[in-house]
Amino acid sequence: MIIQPIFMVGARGCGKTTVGRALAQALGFQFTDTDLILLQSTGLSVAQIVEQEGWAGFRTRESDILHGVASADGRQVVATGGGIILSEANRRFMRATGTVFYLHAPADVLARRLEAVPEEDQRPSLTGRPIAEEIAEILLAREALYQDAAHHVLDAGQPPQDVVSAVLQRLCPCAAG
Ligand SMILES: Nc1ncnc2c1ncn2[C@@H]1O[C@H](COP(=O)(O)OP(=O)(O)OP(=O)(O)O)[C@@H](O)[C@H]1O
Ligand SMILES: O=C(O)C1=C[C@@H](O)[C@@H](O)[C@H](O)C1
Ligand SMILES: [Mg+2]
Repeated sequence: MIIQPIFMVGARGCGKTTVGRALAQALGFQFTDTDLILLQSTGLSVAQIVEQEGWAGFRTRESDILHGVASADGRQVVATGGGIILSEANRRFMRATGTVFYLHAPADVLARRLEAVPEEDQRPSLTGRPIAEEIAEILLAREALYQDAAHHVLDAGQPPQDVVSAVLQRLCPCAAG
């Protein structure tokens, strides 16, 4: 049986990292996070990379990481950065080489999570606007791209363990409890 990587996509705060880590544990897969790999490999936060190289530099780096990690081993869950889907090549690559889950949640839910834990080093402002306004604007601009990348769309407003269960159900409906 061919085992493919699982990609988690969605906006900041939807739970790609939180749910992805729990999902990897449930499946006995390796957990990979493109934002964390970038941080660990460069010693630089997203904010520092953007300051030095602009968003274009950051986007190039995260795309390189995506292609590198995903070709390494199928038994892994890959949490991506929220903007990975901006590249059509990235969307096509994830769809072709793995199973892609879009963790969808409304802007007000995401804003509440991000306002509680802003982590500005890893989530520098994308627009210069306040968090709630920014996330609403970003979702509107990217919704079609998340949908385009995804094989499955899940409700990410539920508790993390319920999102994990929903992923498992989509992967193997026959094993549903
Ligand atoms: N399903 C959930 N229910 C409640 N809180 C959640 C859920 N998923 C994530 N959170 C919380 O929301 C915050 C952001 O989660 P997380 O870092 O996993 O999001 P992300 O999608 O990886 O964001 P980013 O794109 O910035 O990496 C964290 O504080 C996390 O605990
Ligand atoms: O939504 C985005 O564009 C981003 C989300 C984060 O995961 C990081 O990849 C970075 O802060 C950019
Ligand atoms: Mg994350």
